[in-house]
Amino acid sequence: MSRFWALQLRKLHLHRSPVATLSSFSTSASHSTATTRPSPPPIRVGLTEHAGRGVFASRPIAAGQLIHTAQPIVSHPSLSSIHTVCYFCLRKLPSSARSFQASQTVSFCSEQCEQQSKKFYDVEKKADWSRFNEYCRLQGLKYPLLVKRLACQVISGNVSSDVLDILQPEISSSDRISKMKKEVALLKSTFEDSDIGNEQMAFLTEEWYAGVLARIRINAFRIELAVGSYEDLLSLAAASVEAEAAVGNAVYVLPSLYNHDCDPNVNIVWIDNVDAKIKALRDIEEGEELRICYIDASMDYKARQTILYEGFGFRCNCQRCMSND
Ligand SMILES: C[S@@+](CC[C@H](N)C(=O)[O-])C[C@H]1O[C@@H](n2cnc3c(N)ncnc32)[C@H](O)[C@@H]1O
Repeated sequence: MSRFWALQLRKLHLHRSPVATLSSFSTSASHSTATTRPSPPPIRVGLTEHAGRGVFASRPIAAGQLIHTAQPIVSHPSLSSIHTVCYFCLRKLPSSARSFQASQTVSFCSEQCEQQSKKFYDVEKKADWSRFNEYCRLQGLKYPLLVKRLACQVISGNVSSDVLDILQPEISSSDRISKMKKEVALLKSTFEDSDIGNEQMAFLTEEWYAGVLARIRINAFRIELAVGSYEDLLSLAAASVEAEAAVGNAVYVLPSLYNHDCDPNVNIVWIDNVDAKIKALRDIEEGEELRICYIDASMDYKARQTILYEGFGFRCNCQRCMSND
C-alpha cells in the first residue's frame, strides 16, 4: 500500500462534509423502523490489489438491494438543461413552471432547494456569467461549470477549498494545462468584475483550478435521470437528436471510490434528481469488491480499453478484460 493512499484512506474516515458523508446515507438503504436505529450501509472502503482504493461488501447483499444513496459535493445542470431542471437538484421542472419562469435565469423546484442553494447562489448572482457560459458553450466544456459552482460554494463559506482533495486526480497533459489557463482567467475576471473581495478569492489560483479539474475529470458523473413518464420519453428522444441527454454533471465522495468493471455487480441510478442510488445487480458475498461500469459495457474489448485508457487513464484489470472478452 503506498503511503499516499494510506493517508487518503485515513482522511476519508475523518472526512466530514455536510453534503456527502457516510452519515448522509439515506435510511432507505437499511431496514429501519420508527423505534430502531437504521443499520449502516453494508459497505467498507479498503485498498484493492491493483486499483487503489475500492468499496467492499461488509455483509452479504441481495440482488436488487439499494445499498446506499449519496448526495453530491458539487453539481451543475448542463447548459442545454439550465431552464428545464432545478438549478440545485436537477429535478425536471414541470412544463408549466418552465414557461412561467422562462424569463428568469434559473429556477428551483422547491423552497428547500432554493434554501440549500442560497449561500452559493447569493455569490453567483453578484457576477455576470454570460461570457463564461458562452465560452463553455462554444468550446463544448461542461466541467468548468462545476468548478465555477464549487468556487461560489467556497466563497460563500459553504465548503472548504480542499473538499475534493480526497479524490484521485487525473495526470493532466501539458496541453490540457495550457488550455485550462484561459478558463481560470475567465473565472477570475468574472469574480473580479463583481464586488467579491480579493481575499475571498485568494484560493482561486491556477494550481487550485488544475487540481480541482484533474479530480473532476476522473470522478464526475454524467446525470441521466430514469425515464419516468411519456413526456420524459419524448424529451429524451428529442434530446438525443438536438442536444445532450444528460441533465447535468455531479461529483460525489463515496460513489467516486467505486472502481470499474466491464461486468459490474452494482450500478448507480438517478431516479428523479441528482441524488445517486447505488444498487446491487446480483447477489454479492461479504468481502467482495463492489464495482460499477464507467462506460457502455456492450462495446467490444478494444473499444472499452481505448475509452478507459484515454478517458480515465487506466488499463482495465477486470476479469472480463483479462479473458479478452
Ligand atoms: C473513480 S476512481 C476509483 C477509485 C480509485 N481507485 C481511488 O483510489 O480513488 C478511478 C480510478 O481507479 C482506478 N481503477 C478503477 N477501476 C479500475 C480497473 N478496472 N482497473 C484498473 N484500475 C482501475 C484507476 O486508477 C482509475 O483512474
